[in-house]
Amino acid sequence: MPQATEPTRNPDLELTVSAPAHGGHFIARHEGRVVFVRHALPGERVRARVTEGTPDAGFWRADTVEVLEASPHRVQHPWRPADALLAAQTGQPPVGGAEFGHIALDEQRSLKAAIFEEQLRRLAGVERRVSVEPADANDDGGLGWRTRAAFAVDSSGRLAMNAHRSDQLIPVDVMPLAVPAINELRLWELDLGPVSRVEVAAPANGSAPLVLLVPAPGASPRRLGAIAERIPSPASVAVWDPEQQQLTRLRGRTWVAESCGGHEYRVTGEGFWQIHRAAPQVLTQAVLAGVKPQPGQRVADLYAGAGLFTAPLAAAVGNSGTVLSVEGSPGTSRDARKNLHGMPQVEIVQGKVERVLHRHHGGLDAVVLDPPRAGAGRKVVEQLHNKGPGVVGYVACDPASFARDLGYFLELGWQLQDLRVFDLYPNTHHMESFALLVRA
Ligand SMILES: C[S@@+](CC[C@H](N)C(=O)[O-])C[C@H]1O[C@@H](n2cnc3c(N)ncnc32)[C@H](O)[C@@H]1O
Repeated sequence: MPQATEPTRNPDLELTVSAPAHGGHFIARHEGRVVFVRHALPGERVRARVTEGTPDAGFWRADTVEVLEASPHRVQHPWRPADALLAAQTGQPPVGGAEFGHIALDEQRSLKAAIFEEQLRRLAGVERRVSVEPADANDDGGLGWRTRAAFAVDSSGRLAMNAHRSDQLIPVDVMPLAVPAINELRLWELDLGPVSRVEVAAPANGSAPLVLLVPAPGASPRRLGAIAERIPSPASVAVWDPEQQQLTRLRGRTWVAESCGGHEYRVTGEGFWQIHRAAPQVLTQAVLAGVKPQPGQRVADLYAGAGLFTAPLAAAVGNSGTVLSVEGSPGTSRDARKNLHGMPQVEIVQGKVERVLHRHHGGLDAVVLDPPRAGAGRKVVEQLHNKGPGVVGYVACDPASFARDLGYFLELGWQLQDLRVFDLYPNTHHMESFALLVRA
């Protein structure tokens, strides 16, 4: 998308905002053209600054800088650097990552439900009412839930985050969406000069956090070591070089110890683990209650990560059953192998799901899949169909790719038996879902 040219002539527009759109925007029109406005609410009249919009573009993007007529659902944003209205006063864009913070939590869930319903209608041809469930009863205003946080470092060595769809870095300190263990590290007090990115994982079970320092070009081991010394114990500290895929321990361990439902998991480096502190439990319970794995069954856990669902599936099918657990990332798959080594009914396979299913001979009784944001795609859906399972439990973090894949299942004669949507990313536009599909 080319950078805005129009804003220099006409920086601000007065817009009447209508429906929510997938991706954290709201729809408005200006002289017939669609404008995707952030930090607004349906029914509001706002002044918005165009952030992307060439004169010949089909649509523009804009950030709200002033509310002229407010929605009753508008609230004070809980995080200053992400508050678009405050940021506009300083001439800065807001940081990304809390783009629904100006919306009352109940209304965030209503909007997410409407967005999910629209994706189902448009991409799967399914008319269905959706309600979005809170992650847990103690939602604490949608704060303090992120057990993972990634930060940039600005040119002065300060902890920072990116503005939405931008290289612009904005210094940050306390991140209210993160669990207290992340903020207690007070990373914003450090001179992070030799570092380009910092990634933090702080398990919900209270075990030691892990801080990953991604070095800036030319960073010396001595300066990286000096940063590690200033990070409070008992956090582990490691250097992660994504180019070389190399993880070097500076202090403590190179992994965190997660737990869920009586199972223990190690997750190394930047390996995948569900972000919301309650997500592992919420999703595992949804998967088990929906798929109902039985002793002796042949089950697959696809896009399995470190084995969050594999372990309880294996416990349910027992020694007379089998679980094929497929994960693409070599590091995370090594974790899965360690995490599940005591369960002989589990076969851990590292590789892309589409290739592993192509090679795999034999049928399946039930499948759980939890693909990344892009979804599974038509080929994987067809491969699964041909394996003969009676049920598929589909965990999804993107309603659009899920709805597209659901359409493929429906074309093959499957039925959507149950659908649950969870608010596992409060104060952002993201959501997580679990769908139970049954063969007709
Ligand atoms: C959303 S995560 C789910 C992990 C796990 N189910 C959990 O809840 O912890 C998706 C996982 O799929 C892996 N992945 C992405 N594309 C893949 C592919 N084509 N084949 C296999 N694994 C893939 C990623 O490395 C990531 O671990």
